[in-house]
Parts: sequence; structure tokens; C-alpha cells
Amino acid sequence: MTTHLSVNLNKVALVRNSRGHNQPNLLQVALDCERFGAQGITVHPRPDQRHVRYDDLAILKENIATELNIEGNPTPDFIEVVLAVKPAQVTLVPDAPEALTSNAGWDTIKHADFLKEVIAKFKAAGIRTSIFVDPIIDMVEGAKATGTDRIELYTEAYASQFSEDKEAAIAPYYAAAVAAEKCGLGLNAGHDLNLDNLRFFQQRIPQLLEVSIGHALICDALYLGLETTIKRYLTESHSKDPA
Ligand SMILES: CC(=O)[C@@H](O)[C@H](O)COP(=O)(O)O
Ligand SMILES: NCC(=O)COP(=O)(O)O
Repeated sequence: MTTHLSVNLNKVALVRNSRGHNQPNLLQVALDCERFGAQGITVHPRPDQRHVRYDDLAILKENIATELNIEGNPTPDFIEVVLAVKPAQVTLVPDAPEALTSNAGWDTIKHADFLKEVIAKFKAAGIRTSIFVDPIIDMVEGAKATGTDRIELYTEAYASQFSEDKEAAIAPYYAAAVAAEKCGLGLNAGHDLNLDNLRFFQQRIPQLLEVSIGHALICDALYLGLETTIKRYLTESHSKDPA
């Protein structure tokens, strides 16, 4: 099983919005990412629509060839637009509206009833569901009870500890991945993954179905170009050579 690379285009939309025109063209970048080998496109429309907007979603879904993964906090507006667009996957993230970026996974025990209700709606519409969780066994097992198809492990803690002690950094994620497999949950991961830490992560987490990567990838593309960058991330997400 190879880990799929889903490219998050939030930061492309951020640049587009900064001048009020359609440059860079978000759909064109998505199509080019696929042409360069990306195996999915991820977008995370936030309530303030600071980057990806709700009206970006349908045109992406209608025109890309790979999977569209829409991430976000399941507000009524978010639920409505995702049910209308019907992406391949929806990833539920418990972000506060004013959050600078995603900064925590769900408390799947405290919010079990809410998550069960929302997940049931998306699954009834034929949308694969994933929920954003920290690498905590209780939260992974709580995710199972919500009926979600997959979880996405929030990898900020791994990324911030990686350079100091990569064995310590990966340990909770390995344990969470084992727990997810025992629960029959599919496994995704994302947040702050980059060209330095991706290979080690995917080699130590063999169950990994998908990584969604945006911020570091777009920053790298400023220096390397988008095609070279995506091919580098594909190599890192598939390589069996020692990290
Ligand atoms: C959930 C997560 O970590 C990312 O999907 C998120 O999209 C990052 O959001 P920003 O690009 O707004 O920082
Ligand atoms: N779900 C993680 C994602 O889509 C991108 O996160 P990042 O690479 O921008 O930190």
C-alpha cells in the first residue's frame, strides 16, 4: 500500500484573495498538481473564507480527476455546502473560527453524539468521512464509536519534535496507528509535514493511506517550482530507503 499525497491549496487561495482577482487560478493550480502526480486535492474553507471560499468547492469537484478532500469545522454552512458538493472525502476539524491554523484534534468522547450525527449525514450522502484527532489512544477509540471511516492524525507535535528526537516524536503516532488498525479505522495524517520529516513518518506508519500537505509544500514550491516540489514530496511519501 502506498501513501497517497493530497496537496492542500489553502495558501494558493490566500495569494489569490490578496488582490481580488483570479490569479493564481486555483483550479488551474489543482489541475497542474494532478498533472505533476498529486493523488488528491485538499482544501479547508474556514468560516471567514480567508483563503479557500465555499464557491471554490463545486468547480474543483467538477473538474479535478483525483479525490477532493474538504476539511473544516462542521458548522451548518459547512455541512450544507459539503452535502451539495459531495467530495470524495470530508475531514472534520474542531477549529475555532478565529484560529490562526488548525491546532487540535477532536475530543471524540465529549463530542461523540455531535460527531455521530454529522458523520451519519455525510455517509448517507456517500461521502467518506475522516476526523482530525491527536495521537491519543482514547481519542482514537472514541473516533471508532462515532462511525467515521477514517481518522486524520494531527502531526504538528511530531513535526515540532522531529529534529530534536525523531524516535520520541513518532512513538505516540505509531501507537495511535496500531489502535486505529485494531478499530478498523482508515488512517490519514497531516499538518506541518514537510520534505524533512515525511519519509520517516510514512516508513514508521505503514498503515498510512493519505497525507495532506499544504503550507510547507507551497513554501518549497516558491524555490523549487511546483512540479519539482510535488515530485519530491511523492518520492518522500513512497520511499523505502532509510530516512
Ligand atoms: C487540518 C489542517 O491541519 C489543515 O488541513 C489546515 O488546512 C491548515 O489550515 P491553514 O492552511 O488555514 O493553516
Ligand atoms: N490536513 C493537513 C493539511 O491539509 C495541510 O496541513 P499543512 O501541510 O498546511 O500544515
